Amino acid sequence: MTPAATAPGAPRPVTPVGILAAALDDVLDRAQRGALDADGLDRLREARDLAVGLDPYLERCTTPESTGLAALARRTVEHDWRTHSGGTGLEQEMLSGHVEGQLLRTLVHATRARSVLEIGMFTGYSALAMAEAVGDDGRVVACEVDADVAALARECFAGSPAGGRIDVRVGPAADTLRALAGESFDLVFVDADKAGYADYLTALLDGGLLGPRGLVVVDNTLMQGRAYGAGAPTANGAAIAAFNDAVAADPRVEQVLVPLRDGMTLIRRVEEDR
Ligand SMILES: C[S@@+](CC[C@H](N)C(=O)[O-])C[C@H]1O[C@@H](n2cnc3c(N)ncnc32)[C@H](O)[C@@H]1O
Repeated sequence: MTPAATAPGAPRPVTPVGILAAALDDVLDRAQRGALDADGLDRLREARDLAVGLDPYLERCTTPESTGLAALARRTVEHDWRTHSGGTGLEQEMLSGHVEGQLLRTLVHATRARSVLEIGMFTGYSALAMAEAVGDDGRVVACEVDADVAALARECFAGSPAGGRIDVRVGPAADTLRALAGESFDLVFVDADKAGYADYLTALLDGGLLGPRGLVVVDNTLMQGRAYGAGAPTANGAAIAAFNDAVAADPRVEQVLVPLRDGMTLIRRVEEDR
């Protein structure tokens, strides 16, 4: 065991990530002392199993996705992203997917959101997931800068009963948000360029786009661990770290960072409590 884990009063790790961290800490300590024995290898296997098993277990315990969402996900995987739009850096890994999509659906239901705004649509998985939850009288306005990926999403929406509830706006999201002035949304999902997150939140909170008791859901707020200094620094990691700090210091809001997938922060105005 590591010195930290055996110290008197040290909390015992009781979550998968906590146990994983303690096991890796222990194995690293043994390796650095040149004492990586069979017991150390067992702990390494335990760490591997904890990490490898987590996502499949989340998938298995989450309500299955609709046939429309499954078809959209398949289409996204089959698309040749290397040649897409002459190579814009879009890739299949951008798709949020089953578990995150189900969380968004649940949030739409729980907040009874009828008007939803998405900033960063890609092939439309999260837009369609939320559209399926808004009900017949609901709508999703989805912003996307890449015209080709927007066309692909529209094709997918056409094959789904809820696709008609999605209003795709092609262009830089900042322009679309300006054009939407005067409208308000019950739930906003932010999932576009990370350097733009701070301005998007300002437009939502100060520009009136977030309706009364509205909820903002921001994706990738762990940014592959770069947000809290794990791994080599990256521009996106720095942008997300600055965004997270600004949200934490903003007295107008209350927020929670949920460590699902690459991190999702849920933000709401506290002024409305008064
Ligand atoms: C991570 S993907 C979105 C994934 C999508 N929400 C999903 O669940 O599948 C980010 C998308 O934001 C788009 N994007 C990047 N910068 C943008 C901008 N300034 N305005 C609008 N869309 C932007 C990208 O083209 C990309 O399709």
